[in-house]
Amino acid sequence: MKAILALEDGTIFTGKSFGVEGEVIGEIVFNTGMTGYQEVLTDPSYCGQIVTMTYPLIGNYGVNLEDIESSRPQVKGFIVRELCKTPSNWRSIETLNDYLKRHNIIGIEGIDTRALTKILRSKGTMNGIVTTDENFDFESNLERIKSYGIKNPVYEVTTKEVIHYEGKGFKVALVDLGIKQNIVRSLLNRGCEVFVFPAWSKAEEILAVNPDGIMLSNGPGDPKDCNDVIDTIKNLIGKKPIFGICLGHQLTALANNANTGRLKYGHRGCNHPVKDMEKDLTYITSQNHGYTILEDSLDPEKMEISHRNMNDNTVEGVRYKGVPVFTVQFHPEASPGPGDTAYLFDEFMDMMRKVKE
Ligand SMILES: NC(=O)CC[C@H](N)C(=O)O
Repeated sequence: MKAILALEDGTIFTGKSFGVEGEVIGEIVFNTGMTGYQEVLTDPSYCGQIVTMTYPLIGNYGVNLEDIESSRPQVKGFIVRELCKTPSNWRSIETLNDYLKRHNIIGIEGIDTRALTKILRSKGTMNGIVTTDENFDFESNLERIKSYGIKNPVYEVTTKEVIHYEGKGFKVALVDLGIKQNIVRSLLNRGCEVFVFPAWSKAEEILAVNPDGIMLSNGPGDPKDCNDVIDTIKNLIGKKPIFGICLGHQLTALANNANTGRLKYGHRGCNHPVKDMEKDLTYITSQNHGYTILEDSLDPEKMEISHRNMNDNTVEGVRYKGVPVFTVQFHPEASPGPGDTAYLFDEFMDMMRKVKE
């Protein structure tokens, strides 16, 4: 069946429907990973977004039970150049098409995703619609497409209750702002006991389990929408070691009176070079973010830049002075992408050890 992708600037692409039929409006973003579509689909940070993959063939290793980052696809829609209908992989249990159908997600294939990406890169991220409506009329839908926005999606994707994982090592309270499961796995692999808290948990509730350290996860949306979590972080700083990832990194900065802003077209992919300023080494990182901390808003008395993006020089990591707190904009838990920066989980373990001694 025919499907249409229309961008708010009036660009119209025609392709073929896969997944379910229907209509979806969202922010159109591109991911440059050559593999990892399952992790991308299930990363809650994509809540409210329609994702296009720049790699031309998607679905070739099917869908397996191991590579998911949450229980269901979180994207609003999925755009590909060519959908593979005959996957080949020993772990695959179904095709990407069947998986998206089962989860009620709209897909469109046959799109020149590189042309689409060039538009997003030159004009910036924008809203769009994917529809199988044969009588679709752009002009009469434009207002709806333009005005689409999602307010505080963190509360949609966070756990509704505390989840406990046994472990004999450090006790970590993990605030779920839209968590990728590999953050939990990365802690469990290091022997930690983990309590996953809903995003609305108050500092007292989190501190009540007497954690050795606190992690603030990744998550969707504009960090400035998360005032409650920012207040919670203010009440946690200085009390326990803190490690923040992506949205957790941005919110920690906002809790310290720094500012965040929107990137023109975001960083989403598996090959973003990031320099660890202290080690003087550049690592290849996995990224998925549309906002960033604004460098000139950082108070040098309170914080220093620990990591920088080598493509556009943006802030990718912050260390706080006088308190055991550090945060990064990229994904040390990878999934998808390289595990080169997993050492940050070990640094978090060292930080908890030092504070405990
Ligand atoms: N992966 C994330 O945590 C993303 C953080 C935030 N939603 C952004 O787009 O910048």
